[in-house]
Amino acid sequence: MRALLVSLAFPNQKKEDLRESLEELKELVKAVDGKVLGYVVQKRTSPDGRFYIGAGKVEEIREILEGISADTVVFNGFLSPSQIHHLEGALKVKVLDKADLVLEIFSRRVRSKTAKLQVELARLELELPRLYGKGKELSRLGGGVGTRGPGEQEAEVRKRWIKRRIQQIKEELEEVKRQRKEQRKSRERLSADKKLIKVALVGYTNVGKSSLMQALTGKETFVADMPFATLDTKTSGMNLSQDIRLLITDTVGFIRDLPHELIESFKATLEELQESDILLHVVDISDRKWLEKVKVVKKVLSELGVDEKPTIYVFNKADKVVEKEEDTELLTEPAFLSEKSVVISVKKGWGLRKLTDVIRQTAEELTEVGR
Ligand SMILES: Nc1nc2c(ncn2[C@@H]2O[C@H](COP(=O)(O)OP(=O)(O)OP(=O)(O)O)[C@@H](O)[C@H]2O)c(=O)[nH]1
Ligand SMILES: [Mg+2]
Repeated sequence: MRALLVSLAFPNQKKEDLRESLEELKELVKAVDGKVLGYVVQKRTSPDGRFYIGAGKVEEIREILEGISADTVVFNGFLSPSQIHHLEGALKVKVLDKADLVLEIFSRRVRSKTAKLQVELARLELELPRLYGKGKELSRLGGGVGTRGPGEQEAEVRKRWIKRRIQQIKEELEEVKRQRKEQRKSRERLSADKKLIKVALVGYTNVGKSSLMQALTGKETFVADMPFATLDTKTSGMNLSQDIRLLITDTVGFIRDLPHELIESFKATLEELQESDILLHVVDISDRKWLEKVKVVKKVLSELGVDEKPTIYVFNKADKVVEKEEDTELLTEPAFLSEKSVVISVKKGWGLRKLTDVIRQTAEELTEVGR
């Protein structure tokens, strides 16, 4: 894929934010082995209904595309089915938006059957509305007035198939949900002598959630410097004290404007969040934009209805901002976070003891309240 990136710049948007979001988009393109050939930015107060960008800009992009022989245009946002339809018609190359990219990454990475089903579901739900209106042009060329041409028929068959498949997947996912519930129950029965506390790791993508999970439980997990390394939730146990056992769950990392279809389809994966007692919100403290990312994560958590859970903020990657463990004390936690927080470095092993102390304290508070 040789891609040209296209973004709108809104009047109230800071230059810095635009640059960051384009960088993020570039990372997503790279994650599907694409090459970014350049950027086009248009200042607008709101997206155009027909083309997302202005009609004049479409023409300009068409010329650029010819010059650089790009085969794909990636839009820094979420387009409506009809905008994609009009853009592909005008530009004569593949048009992708952020939802397409994220789903493509997801479908390349997922391993478990459940996650595969969820990704397939999200893709089909994205494709279905895009099929409306498709094939009409083809039909107009072939058939006469009132008859259905071959293109339209094809789209109709595909639509029907998708609807059936969506139904099928939903049923399979329901079954998975039921099985998971059973598994959770039997896990709880197994350790009846201990109080079980469920801890979920949440946070922006690439902040070090899986690394922390590995450090805490000693179990190998997939860690990588790329967006969405983790797509399947994993749970492992860890004894916190004589009578408290932790069940730690690693989750999918978030990005800004996660498409809603995706949140929907990943709800089964994120169900563990709903069931958890404590959230560890992992933050990359070396990232200049960490605060903004914290806000993005909080927004998704509130959409999932879990933002009221006891939360411990874990500021990771301290080794990238200070040289010695003692210096982490200089990193005073932001006052706005009334909740608990700990500065750590999984890489250097800093602060892990303190973190388990804070988790223990929080767990004890919970079990006392529950008593
Ligand atoms: N310097 C430094 N790097 C770290 C630290 N913790 C994790 N990393 C690196 O950060 C990258 C991302 O780590 P992961 O554990 O995969 O992050 P994640 O949050 O699980 O990411 P996703 O699953 O993609 O959401 C990897 O390259 C890690 O080696 C740390 O304390 N210091
Ligand atoms: Mg991970």
